[in-house]
Amino acid sequence: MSMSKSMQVTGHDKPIVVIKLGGSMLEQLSESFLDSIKELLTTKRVIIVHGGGPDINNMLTKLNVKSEFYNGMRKTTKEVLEIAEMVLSGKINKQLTALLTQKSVKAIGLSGTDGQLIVSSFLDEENLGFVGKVEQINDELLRSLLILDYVPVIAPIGITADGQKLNINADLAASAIAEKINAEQLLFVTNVPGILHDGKLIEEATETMIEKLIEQKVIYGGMIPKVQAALDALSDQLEHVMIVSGNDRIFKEGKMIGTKITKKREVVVK
Ligand SMILES: Nc1ncnc2c1ncn2[C@@H]1O[C@H](COP(=O)(O)OP(=O)(O)O)[C@@H](O)[C@H]1O
Ligand SMILES: CC(=O)N[C@@H](CCC(=O)OP(=O)(O)O)C(=O)O
Repeated sequence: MSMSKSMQVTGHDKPIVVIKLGGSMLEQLSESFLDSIKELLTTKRVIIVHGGGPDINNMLTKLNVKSEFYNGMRKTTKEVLEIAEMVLSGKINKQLTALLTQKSVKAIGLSGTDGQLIVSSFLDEENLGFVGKVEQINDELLRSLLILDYVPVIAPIGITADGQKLNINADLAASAIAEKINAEQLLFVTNVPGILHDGKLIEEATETMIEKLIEQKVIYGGMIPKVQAALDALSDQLEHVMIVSGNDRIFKEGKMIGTKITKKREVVVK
């Protein structure tokens, strides 16, 4: 018996994968990495969220503007915000979109300010200034683009309900998008193979382990918002989040190499 039309699996039913590309790996973005995104698109729909921390640092240095980090987040004055937006939305977003277009991927560059894609509010105005946390994601806009087979490429600049732009850590933006769009997979692609402890890769980490590693300062700096964003994103739909390296293909022999962050295991009392 043939399937009814409504039951047919079309491209629009393919699972959604959210891939966060860290600024740390964008500098060394390899052909093979771009190829693996192409490969992924044969079975999945893809949304890319990118960072750009190192590029923002370079531009701030060039322009002689100082900025500091607090718990892995950039303290953002009005001047820093303007430069961060220029680098993220102006430079990196368009470069990435162009690279994907060269690979014949239908990429569309957006920032969280376009179509109120990332509605945000101040995270901690006193300590961080113009830094946002995500309040709402315009998932309808994303779904409309996915229906047209576009790969949205998103810069992490948010906008408040009354139109103030805010700088958002890209890991947090990716996690909120993955959650809202009911993604099947969330990948954080960075410049290290995953969470390392004494130089060794931790293949699987739970919330309890991560809390301990932060306390022991094994996890520090930019890895802190990444693991926190990963834990925040875990849900019934998204059972694990991967941190992987962008130096190579995402998959090796069909397997993803990196740290798998999973939900706290239930203790079964017999
Ligand atoms: N335990 C850890 N294992 C691996 N990397 C860590 C760890 N703790 C801190 N880091 C740092 O986190 C960095 C990745 O975070 P970040 O620089 O913010 O990357 P991205 O730009 O990809 O988000 C690594 O390059 C490393 O310096
Ligand atoms: C608030 C905050 O810290 N925003 C980040 C946004 C870019 C980012 O997250 O880039 P990575 O993914 O390369 O770290 C920043 O200004 O660096």
